[in-house]
Amino acid sequence: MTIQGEQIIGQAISKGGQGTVHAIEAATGTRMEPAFGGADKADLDRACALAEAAFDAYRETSLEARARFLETIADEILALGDALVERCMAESGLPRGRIEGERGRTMGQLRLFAGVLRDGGYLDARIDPAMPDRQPMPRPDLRLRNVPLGPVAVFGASNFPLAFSVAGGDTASALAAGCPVVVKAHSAHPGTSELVGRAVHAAVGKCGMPEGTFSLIFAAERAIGEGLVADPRIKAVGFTGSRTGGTALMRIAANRPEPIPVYAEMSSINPVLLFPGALAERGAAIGKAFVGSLTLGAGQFCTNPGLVVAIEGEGLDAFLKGAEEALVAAPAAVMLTPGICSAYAKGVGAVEGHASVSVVAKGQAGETLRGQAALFRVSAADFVGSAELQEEMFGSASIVVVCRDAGEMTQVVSALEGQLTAAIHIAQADHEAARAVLPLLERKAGRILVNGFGTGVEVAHAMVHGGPYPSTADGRSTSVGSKAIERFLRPVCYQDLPDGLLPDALKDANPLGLWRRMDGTMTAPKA
Ligand SMILES: NC(=O)C1=CN([C@@H]2O[C@H](COP(=O)(O)OP(=O)(O)OC[C@H]3O[C@@H](n4cnc5c(N)ncnc54)[C@H](OP(=O)(O)O)[C@@H]3O)[C@@H](O)[C@H]2O)C=CC1
Ligand SMILES: O=C(O)CCC(=O)C(=O)O
Repeated sequence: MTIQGEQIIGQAISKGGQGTVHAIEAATGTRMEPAFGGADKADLDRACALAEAAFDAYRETSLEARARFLETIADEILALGDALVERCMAESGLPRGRIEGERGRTMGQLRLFAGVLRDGGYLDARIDPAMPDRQPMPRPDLRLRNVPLGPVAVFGASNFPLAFSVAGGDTASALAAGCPVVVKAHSAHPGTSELVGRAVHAAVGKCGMPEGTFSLIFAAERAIGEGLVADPRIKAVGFTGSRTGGTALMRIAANRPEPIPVYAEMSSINPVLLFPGALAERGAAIGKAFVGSLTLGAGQFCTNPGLVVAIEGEGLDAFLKGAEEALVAAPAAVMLTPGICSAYAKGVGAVEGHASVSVVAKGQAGETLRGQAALFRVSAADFVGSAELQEEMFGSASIVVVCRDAGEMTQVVSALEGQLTAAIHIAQADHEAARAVLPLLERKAGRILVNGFGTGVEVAHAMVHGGPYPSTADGRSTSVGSKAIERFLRPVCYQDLPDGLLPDALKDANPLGLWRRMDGTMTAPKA
């Protein structure tokens, strides 16, 4: 399949006429062909109108039909073959192994949601049967199920050109919920976006889904993405990117006559707390493993360990030595875009120039468009007094905050903003101290992990990839794992509806064979 620079609006594939978007080869900074036509207001209007028109038919497709649709998207992505892998590598600068792994994860996410649909538990079917004789008042018959919100706008992430992009987690969970999707492609990987968009388009056709179930537009100007969020037919937004971008979209959504939820995943520095027992046992080894996580993917993960908090002493010295030895050998790595590379250099420069900060070690310097890894240290008192040291340096850079005692560690964690992850490194001797800090970590982070690092998010049922603001716009949700579907649902209660008017999920005969909460008790379907 060749890349034509074309957008997909329902069934129609055409070149947008409002400006152009070009991919930049990440490793060289060279402009890549072809030019992608930017959508104009009429294109945006048509994509939203089609999504709205498709909504009622799409959400009424059976669970099995939608599951097969998601699986067909996965198959179509795989069928793109090496052309997808090579274009994605060129646009992102990420190596083949990573891109192939990410493609597998993307297909796995789609298949996970197919399973969620076949299970049907996400509908949360509940039935409180009528109690006509209840005193002093009879109880009506009450039944609840979740319904989809409506058309969803998705802004893919630059750092996950497959798993968090056109057919990534936001799209998969929205489509599973029964929401048509309009994707605004990320300008960093338009060719990858078109290829994956064509795969989804093919699946829509093969599975007989309504036109408007999926559209993909390129935007040469911000007004198009802003207009997408403002469009009254859009009912929710999924976004992964910068805090500036995410909060701009949140403001637009909040100022609409009908405000809508924006599920934006933004900045996080993912504190790693090193406890004394663990440091005494294996400080150097933790330092080495930490650098492995810090430099993974040129540090371009929202789960990157951007902050280490520990008490001074020999154990911390061993950690720092282990980290230094690993870091100085770390090669400079190609970054996703020239803009991300220069933002990283600027962020590192600002931290390095901070009066109270000193350099622990730096990775190898590289050519232009490559990020150089860096590790800094600062005292707890200076860190707590400097809001700018908490800002995400999106790349392989981190700060070690040196504390005098456990009280200072707690002060540092208390001063942090909301985070996607918090990691603790402990030995048996640290369990009591760890227990004491867990309630604080629960207030700060969406995922707490022990003796590991947050990079490498498992796509699973119990995963939370979310967290209090500003790590995400809404800490009640996750963008990874099966619970991600809940972002695009809302409950509806049906009171005293005759059986014939009820949705299948709530009919007395239980034709979908669902587990349902009957009068408060989870009840298996009759065999
Ligand atoms: N924590 C995290 O998960 C991540 C953080 N980042 C941070 O973001 C920085 C920039 O990376 P990037 O991926 O480009 O993130 P951005 O937030 O700049 O862009 C993400 C997407 O949102 C769009 N967008 C951004 N702002 C607006 C706006 N005001 N109106 C309409 N659309 C908008 C972009 O459009 P367009 O394509 O036109 O630019 C793009 O499609 C990085 O240096 C890093 O600091 C990046 C990725 C992940
Ligand atoms: O590692 C992951 O799977 C998620 C990371 C992420 O969301 C990000 O880096 O933007």
